[in-house]
Amino acid sequence: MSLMFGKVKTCNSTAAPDRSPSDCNLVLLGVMGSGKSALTVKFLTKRFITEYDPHLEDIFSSEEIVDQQSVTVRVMDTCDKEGPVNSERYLSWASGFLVVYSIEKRESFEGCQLYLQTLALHNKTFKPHIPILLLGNKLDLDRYRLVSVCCQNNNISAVESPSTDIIQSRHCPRS
Ligand SMILES: Nc1nc2c(ncn2[C@@H]2O[C@H](COP(=O)(O)OP(=O)(O)OP(=O)(O)O)[C@@H](O)[C@H]2O)c(=O)[nH]1
Repeated sequence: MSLMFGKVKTCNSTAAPDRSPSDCNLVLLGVMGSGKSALTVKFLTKRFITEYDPHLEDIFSSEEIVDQQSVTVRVMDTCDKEGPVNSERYLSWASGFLVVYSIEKRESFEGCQLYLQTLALHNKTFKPHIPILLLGNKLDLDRYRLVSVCCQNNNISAVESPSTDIIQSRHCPRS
């Protein structure tokens, strides 16, 4: 994703330093068009902006204050054309995963299943505590909704949000 606005620090995963306790590496996954880049831009700029190239994969870094501590948050905005291929590039790097779908596209939700299976297998095999959040995006398009609220499975936390607005998340309890 190349940005045409704002000041954003980028880095790549191979050059990223080892994680310290104050680092958080987030990976956004999901089918094309689910809104990963828009969410990344909203996180970085606190605004919904459409002027970016959504077809480039990159890592963006931002200093955030969490629980009164400074945290370096790195966000990898992936761009997989064919589901979770070459997942090695982010599996060992991540400290958390956001699997994104669009609530008005059923195939976008169905496309999450392969990612969730890949992550579940990885967590089971290597790192059982890496959090996974299933995120239903484009909540502003609720009137066109094709995926039910809390249409979720396993022990995945789920939340819904529009990229277009300040977060108005609808939290779903763990199933
Ligand atoms: N209405 C609405 N549109 C959104 C929202 N989030 C993203 N979009 C639009 O959905 C389209 C796809 O968004 P992207 O952020 O490019 O999706 P992506 O998942 O990064 O797509 P790829 O980079 O191709 O994998 C764009 O036209 C965005 O402007 C949202 O919350 N509401």
